[in-house]
Amino acid sequence: MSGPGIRLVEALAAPMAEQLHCTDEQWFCPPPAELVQSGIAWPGPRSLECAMTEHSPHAPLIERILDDLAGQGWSQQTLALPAALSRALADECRRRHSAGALAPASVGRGSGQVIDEGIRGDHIQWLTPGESASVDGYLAVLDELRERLNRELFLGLEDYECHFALYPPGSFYRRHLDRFRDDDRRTVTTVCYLNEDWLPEHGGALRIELADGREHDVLPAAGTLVVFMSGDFPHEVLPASRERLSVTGWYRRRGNGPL
Ligand SMILES: O=C(O)CCC(=O)C(=O)O
Ligand SMILES: [Fe+2]
Repeated sequence: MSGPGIRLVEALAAPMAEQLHCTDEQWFCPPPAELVQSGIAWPGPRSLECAMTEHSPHAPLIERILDDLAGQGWSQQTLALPAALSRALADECRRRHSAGALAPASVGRGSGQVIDEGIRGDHIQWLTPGESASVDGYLAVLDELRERLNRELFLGLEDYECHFALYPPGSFYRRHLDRFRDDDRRTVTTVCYLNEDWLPEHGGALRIELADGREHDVLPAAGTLVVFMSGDFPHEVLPASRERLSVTGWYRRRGNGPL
């Protein structure tokens, strides 16, 4: 792996891993405070060990994302969310959809926004803090990642906007870039998938065009998190035979866009 930020990331990551004594691959520490009262189960056999350090329980996952972004501009992490949190988010998304809270997504910006199912067919609802324990748990983790991206890759990310997305069977999102032509604030894209038992034959992959022209397909399986530099990777969502749920979001920095 190579890249401008990589030496810095490695230098910081090694001593941190030693201090944490956390060698498990995935999530194993205390849940974000928002989830504690909600009763959503959280794996935690090493919780005391990790809670006693000043470092985050999510450090190993975040280290891998930082390394990947510094080296290649994108990262795919499977099982990034505990099953219980991913399930709680999926239930929440379906509940909101049944209540009519999700609306057909539009393309374009401001007064140029139109709904065009020939371009994208998903239904979305923007998320705000304080709506539910599962959403707050997710936002807490993503905010921690924002701070680390700023501290170690100097990205200057100011905020995070995200929405639930539900793609009905057969719907898709044609090839696009996530950065608007007249607004370059969107800097890093995140997509977290919420679909249990997803198989390749269900379709619905996120197809990312890599810098060398190769294509990389990501299956939208529950707990998978994809992170990439918004302006650098054209991508598309292929049609699926099943309903496809996700939380899609963008870290934004101050830019030339309208306020
Ligand atoms: O759901 C996905 O895999 C990607 C969605 C996407 O590209 C977008 O909402 O901009
Ligand atoms: Fe996109």
